[in-house]
Amino acid sequence: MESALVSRSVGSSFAAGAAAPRGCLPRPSRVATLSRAPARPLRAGPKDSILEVLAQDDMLNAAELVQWENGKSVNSIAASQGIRIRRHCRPTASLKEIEEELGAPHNILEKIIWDKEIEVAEGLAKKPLKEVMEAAAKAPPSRDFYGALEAAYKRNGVPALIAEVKKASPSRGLLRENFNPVEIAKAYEKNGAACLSILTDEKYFQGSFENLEKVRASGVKCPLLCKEFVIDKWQIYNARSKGADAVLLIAAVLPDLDIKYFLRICKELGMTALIEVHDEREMERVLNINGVKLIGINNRSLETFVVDTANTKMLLEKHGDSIREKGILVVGESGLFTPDDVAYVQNAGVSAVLVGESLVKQEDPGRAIAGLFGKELVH
Ligand SMILES: O=P(O)(O)OC[C@@H](O)[C@@H](O)c1c[nH]c2ccccc12
Repeated sequence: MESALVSRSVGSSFAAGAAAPRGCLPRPSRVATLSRAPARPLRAGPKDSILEVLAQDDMLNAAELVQWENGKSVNSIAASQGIRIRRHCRPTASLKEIEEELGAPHNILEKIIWDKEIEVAEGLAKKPLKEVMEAAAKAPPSRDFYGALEAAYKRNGVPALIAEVKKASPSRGLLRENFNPVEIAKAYEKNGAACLSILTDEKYFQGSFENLEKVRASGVKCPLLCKEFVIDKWQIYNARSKGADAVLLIAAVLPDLDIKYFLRICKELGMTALIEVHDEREMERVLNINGVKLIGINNRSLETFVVDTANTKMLLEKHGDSIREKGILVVGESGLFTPDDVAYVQNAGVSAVLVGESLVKQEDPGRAIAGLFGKELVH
């Protein structure tokens, strides 16, 4: 049986306040109570049973239980899948206390995730899961992100464009002084973008959920990707409630069971999950997960910031056959600046591209699209 890692998601396990013991194991006292009296009888059948259980809205306690029974720390389970990013699982501890236990973060991605753990716990404290779930249920229906990419690729004969509304990034700093997210979004749509990606991380990318809401309310019709560092299901419901049609799930951060669980939640919400990989191991893991329809190959390492478009080619040379067999659509992500770059990743086998910097840095980000593709895109 696989280990349920979902409970390491801070909001779910440790929101009550007390610090979790080392290695992200659930608190023993809490689990002892649970094992005597689970919140609800586990109704799932033997096959896929953990996922069945987790999919029940109030079964977070069961996830804690599963992890406890497994007896492993979530970080050791993640490491066994080749994941280098560790979690601190101590949303109420100070950074100093966290660093005393784990040392300094190993890289920028780990730092972002450590901050995100605290941010999500705070969000959850302000707006409980039940509330974001209700808000998500009331949101206008989601749009078909995957379908929009597929149709645009067929229509234009070049990879469908996911154009990113991106103000800044840790690797490039401020990309655009005069940043109006709605104006940029409208210009992208007018010039043939199939979908839009809206950065919502504030601390590192100067994005916001307000930007997502504003774009959604502006009359833009393109499906919207919420570009976030998702570590907890709360964030997915929250994204849906603010108008997102798709979320990003980063394989360098999320163990398999989290990806499976989050995929299921996306399905229930009618959302597309874009699963991002950067290396061979992540690609192999993701290809072994049922229900994956959209894989993004990031040419930029989120750990070192090194960008290399040959990464897309290399991974597709190795895995293109099984990707095609499974009918998975691939998005080439990051570092694309010229028609040659786009042709290169198209020849490697991508059907869509995700582009931020090279569009957003130009005076007119809409006009920049024709420059990037070497031709006008049509809707
Ligand atoms: O600005 P670029 O190099 O065109 O990249 C866009 C997009 O791929 C990048 O923003 C991105 C890809 N995956 C991410 C994960 C988190 C934050 C950002 C990203």
